[in-house]
Amino acid sequence: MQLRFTKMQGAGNDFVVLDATQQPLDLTPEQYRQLGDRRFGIGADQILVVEKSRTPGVDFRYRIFNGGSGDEVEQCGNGARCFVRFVRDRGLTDKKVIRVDTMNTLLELRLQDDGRVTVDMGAPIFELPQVPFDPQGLSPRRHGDIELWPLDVGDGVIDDVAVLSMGNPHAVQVVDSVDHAPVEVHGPLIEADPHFPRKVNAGFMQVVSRSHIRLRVYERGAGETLACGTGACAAVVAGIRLGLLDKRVDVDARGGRLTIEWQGGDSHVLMTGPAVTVFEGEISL
Ligand SMILES: N[C@H](CCC[C@H](N)C(=O)O)C(=O)O
Repeated sequence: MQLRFTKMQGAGNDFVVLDATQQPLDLTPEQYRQLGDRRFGIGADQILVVEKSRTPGVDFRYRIFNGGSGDEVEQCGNGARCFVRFVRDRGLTDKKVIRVDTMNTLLELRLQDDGRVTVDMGAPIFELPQVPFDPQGLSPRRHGDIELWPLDVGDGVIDDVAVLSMGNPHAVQVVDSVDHAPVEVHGPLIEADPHFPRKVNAGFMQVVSRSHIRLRVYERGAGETLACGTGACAAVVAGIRLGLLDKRVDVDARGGRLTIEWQGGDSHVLMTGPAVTVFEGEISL
């Protein structure tokens, strides 16, 4: 099969974007892994499939597949911004405010005049069964108005993580320095921790000031990425609830800057950042 694709990136988190608005795409997890493979395929952290929505009043549906595992997942923040750039640049819509269905939520996306995209990522979810997180055998430590859960990462080391969902699961911890955080070692251990029945994205946050953090994320099904949009949202929400951050925070990931705003409670998290088309091409699958 000949497949046309668009390669995009948002703060270095990179994507293969496929247009399935004219005819459905039915690829296998192995084919998604091949598209994501940086040697045998195109190479991407995630593959985004854009479809027309069947929901009245909603413009599109977009599906997200992790490039490493080929698994379909619930949410992708950086991908949402690239999705807006994609549908606008291909002339699939001329709207500046676009409503899109994902696996488990409805997102409202806004293209700013400066070319950046603001995404309403919905409200964070703290109910443990909805993350999902099974705390069996663990006793949390209360800190601020949040509980931190002690995860055993081997060699007698415990990582205290905040657990929440942005539609997808996140375990966020505060570190002194992201440059020296054991992301490559602790990341995969946290990702596969048995208390997360659907695995988890592992965030490592360094607080620079009350309005500025540095962040590295070891992503579920993709490994460490240069940026993680939902991870940035989860880290800022956790930092605010820990009493460490104000309501508007610049998040410096290794691939670029995202700006996250959250007013607390059940208000929605807003994320603003770049979305860039890198190249277009065709691949034989
Ligand atoms: N690896 C994530 C999906 C992509 C999230 C990330 N790329 C973002 O920008 O939010 C997961 O399995 O939940």
